[in-house]
Amino acid sequence: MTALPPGPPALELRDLGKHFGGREVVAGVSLSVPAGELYALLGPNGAGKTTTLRMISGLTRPDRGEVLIYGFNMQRQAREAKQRLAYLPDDPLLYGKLTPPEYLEFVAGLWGIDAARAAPRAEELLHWLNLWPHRTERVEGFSRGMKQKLALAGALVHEPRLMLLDEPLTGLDAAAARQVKDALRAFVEGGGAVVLTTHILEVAERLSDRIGIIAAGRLVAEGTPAELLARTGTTSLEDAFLHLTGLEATPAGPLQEVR
Ligand SMILES: Nc1ncnc2c1ncn2[C@@H]1O[C@H](COP(=O)(O)OP(=O)(O)OP(=O)(O)O)[C@@H](O)[C@H]1O
Repeated sequence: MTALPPGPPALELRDLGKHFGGREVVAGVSLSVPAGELYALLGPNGAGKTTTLRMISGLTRPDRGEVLIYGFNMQRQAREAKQRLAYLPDDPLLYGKLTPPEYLEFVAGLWGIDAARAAPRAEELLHWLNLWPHRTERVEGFSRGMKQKLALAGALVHEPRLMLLDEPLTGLDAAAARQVKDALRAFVEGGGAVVLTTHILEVAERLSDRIGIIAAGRLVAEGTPAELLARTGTTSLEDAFLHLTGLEATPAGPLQEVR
């Protein structure tokens, strides 16, 4: 039997670049994420992670390079590309006066999904993220974790195949973080792909299949957590990260002098 040819990657970036005010904040990033993979983008503050996610999602126009979503070009085939992706910013916009089903049905309407399909989809997502018991409550009374889960449900309403998430676990307690992590793993195990940014190295190490390290707008290293350790000769991802981003602490810094 002949094996089927593999489909295009979920995400492909080719030499993506962006300037702000004459400063290059993303400086030629190329990478490829296949379907079924969870890829974490790690980098220090201001490295260009959010700008990269915004360019992938079509919210920020790149100065150069290309974004391909399952083979569809974000600039030339924006409709096909956007249909396959979901972007969850670090501070998603929710409507406080709505209940969770109302919010999800509103989002479904934006995607042109009719009410007969939207209602069962909303119910399925709310059960999956354990928000169904809160279905009659207004979103304005929700905790941060509940809001984050609802935003995740909203991002999944139109059944995307690539999810982009900016710091999805920041500020969540252990139980909510676990639910979001389980939901993301289930999404990739179902054949979708996830690209997320995080500052929590332990999350990147445990959750992701591969990690890309970005510093000053460049992808300086990429690989599985084990590959990054082997490459840097370090024993923890924190040491590998500090080594690869050039942020290794100097032994006698000013903090030591103050003590
Ligand atoms: N709209 C904008 N106008 C001008 N400069 C911007 C704009 N957006 C981002 N920048 C700058 O681009 C650089 C990269 O920002 P970006 O938000 O992509 O970094 P990041 O890696 O996501 O950082 P963090 O981890 O702190 O969220 C920063 O110096 C930021 O100030």
